[in-house]
Amino acid sequence: MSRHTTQTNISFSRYFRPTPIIRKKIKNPPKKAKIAFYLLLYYLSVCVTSFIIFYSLISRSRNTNSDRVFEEKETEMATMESLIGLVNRIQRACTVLGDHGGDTALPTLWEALPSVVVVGGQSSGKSSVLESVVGRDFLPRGSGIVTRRPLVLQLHKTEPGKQDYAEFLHLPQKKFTNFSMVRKEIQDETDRVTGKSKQISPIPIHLSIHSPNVVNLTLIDLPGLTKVAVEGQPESVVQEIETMVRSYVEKPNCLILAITPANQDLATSDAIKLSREVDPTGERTFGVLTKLDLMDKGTNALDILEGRAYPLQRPWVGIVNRSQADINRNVDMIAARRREREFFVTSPDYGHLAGGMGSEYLAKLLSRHLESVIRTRIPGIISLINRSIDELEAELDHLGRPVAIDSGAQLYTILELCRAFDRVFQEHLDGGRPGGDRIYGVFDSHLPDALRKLPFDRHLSPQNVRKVVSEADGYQPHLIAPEQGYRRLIDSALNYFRAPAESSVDTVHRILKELVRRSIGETQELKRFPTLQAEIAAAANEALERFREDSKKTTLRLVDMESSYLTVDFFRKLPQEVERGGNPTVSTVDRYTEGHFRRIGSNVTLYIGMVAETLRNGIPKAVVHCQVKEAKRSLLDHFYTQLGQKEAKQLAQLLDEDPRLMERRQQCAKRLELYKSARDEIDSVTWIR
Ligand SMILES: Nc1nc2c(ncn2[C@@H]2O[C@H](COP(=O)(O)OP(=O)(O)OP(=O)(O)O)[C@@H](O)[C@H]2O)c(=O)[nH]1
Repeated sequence: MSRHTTQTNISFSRYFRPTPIIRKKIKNPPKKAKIAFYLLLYYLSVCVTSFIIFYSLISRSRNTNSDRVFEEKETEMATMESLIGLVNRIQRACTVLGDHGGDTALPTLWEALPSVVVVGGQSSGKSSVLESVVGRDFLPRGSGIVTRRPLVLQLHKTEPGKQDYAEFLHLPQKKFTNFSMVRKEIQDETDRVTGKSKQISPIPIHLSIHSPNVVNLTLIDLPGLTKVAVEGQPESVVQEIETMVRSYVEKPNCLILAITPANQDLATSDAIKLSREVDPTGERTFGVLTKLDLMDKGTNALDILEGRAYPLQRPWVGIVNRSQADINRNVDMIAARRREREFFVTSPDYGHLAGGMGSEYLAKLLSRHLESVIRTRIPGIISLINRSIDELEAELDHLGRPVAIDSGAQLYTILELCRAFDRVFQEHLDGGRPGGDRIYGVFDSHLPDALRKLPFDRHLSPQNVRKVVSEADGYQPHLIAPEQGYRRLIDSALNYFRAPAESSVDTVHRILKELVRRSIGETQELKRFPTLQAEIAAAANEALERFREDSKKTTLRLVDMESSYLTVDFFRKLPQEVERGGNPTVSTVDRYTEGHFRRIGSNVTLYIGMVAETLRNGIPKAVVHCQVKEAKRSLLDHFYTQLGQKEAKQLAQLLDEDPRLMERRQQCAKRLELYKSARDEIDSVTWIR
């Protein structure tokens, strides 16, 4: 250290030789210079510190920015995964809970979910495209219609180095790492639903493939469009396939992957024909041209791929899959992808398009586009979910809760239902619901009309009075007043009141029966229990019958009471014929004339009129007391006593529901579960908010 200092001093002194004055000043510097020196030192140290602080601030902010960019990228990735993953999860829930679309009786979520559907004629290369997108050999192959159920293929990208595996929704515990077993399972699961009869079914098979070599994407493989049925299939299958494919591609949320082989005339492509119909602007259609390697020498597909022959809004993608010979030679998919890349890069025709060709590019393109479609559709899906939840909950409320299993709860439910019915019935009688007023109509018009129409004119005509009085007199005509004649006339006249009395009772009975019928129909809670409805109706009608009997007895008793004891005062007040005539001889002669009998007839008429007035007031009282009030008070009392004696099995029978209703409740509950789980799924993806 000291050696180094010495050296420096030597070299320094070699170039810088201070004069003696300076040397002296250095040894003894003046005070001003000392201050200036310290100021300079201070200034320098401030500069250095500021620079260090400034630099550290800048570098920190740079780090923050790059962190943010990194985080944004991560969020974007996560968002993309969550978006497609979200739709994947909702799709799976749809299948588990039976929503395959196409059911008009229930709201459907399946139809609202964005998806990519692979459409093409038979042997156009659909399966090959799917396999190259996945990078795995896993789809059933064979002649005729191999794909007979929709295959919902959900691709999940995993960390590099992780092993590929597949999972079926119908076999949740099983991980398939051997992809030839996946192929077998697709075949077996297809047969499980369709039988071996080569029928088709719209119920999808869900397959998830997890691999580092895929992009997040959901593809739906459908049966190939065909013009002829294969052996063992009904002719209708051709139409059925078209209907099924159409039901998918018609959805405005569906991206169509229209596959056409390049060695076929584009004008005859089933995929293009169908997609042009359902998507005339070409907004949702991705044209894919397979078998480019099989085109005749000297021809190429540039017109199509460059969008001149059949322009679509999305660029056409050319694909080269494995040939049948490659498949037979077991050429693996990774090698096939590499060969496909080489095909385009080295092709004199397509080299300039190589960046936008091939199955890997197609997968990325679809994934990106699907993600953006999902992003725009999510708000609509959320409002559909909320609306459907409200609708389904309202319907379930209307249908009622499922019936309890234990007999105590069942008895309680039955009593509740009876009370609900009783409430409606009472409302009919007390007002609030129409019907009760018709009972008043019986008292106000039916009964008075019937009383007025009674044939007293005929019965109390002078001829009849003479006949009755003479018969009553017998061989000894009455001397002063025909007491027996009066009694007989009154008795027989009172008999006429029985019919209107009975008719009032019967009419009110009919009205009450009708009200029972209507109340049962109007009791919402009872709607689902036809057996209980019938039992309540029978019990109520039986009670009404009892009340009718009682009411009839009471009203007829009122009539009988009138016969039992006549109002003597009435007759006392009548002017005495004897007194009126003054002359007994004249009056005796008069007693057997027409006028005499007319007078008797009119006296009886007056008496009967008085009785009619009494009954007009009395009959309604009896009817209301015996029928209406009883119906209000104790219509189901007898039924309640019977209920208490019923066995558990009989109670359960009373709560037998209409099977259609039970099924509907089950369907609604399942669909509600689906919508709620979809809502939870969406809620769990926090970026949506
Ligand atoms: N050379 C060549 N052959 C292809 C290409 N694409 C498909 N093939 C062959 O065409 C045949 C039919 O292909 P698939 O992928 O089974 O067609 P598909 O549309 O799924 O057929 P179906 O399921 O029967 O409707 C197979 O033998 C494939 O190897 C291609 O780009 N080039």
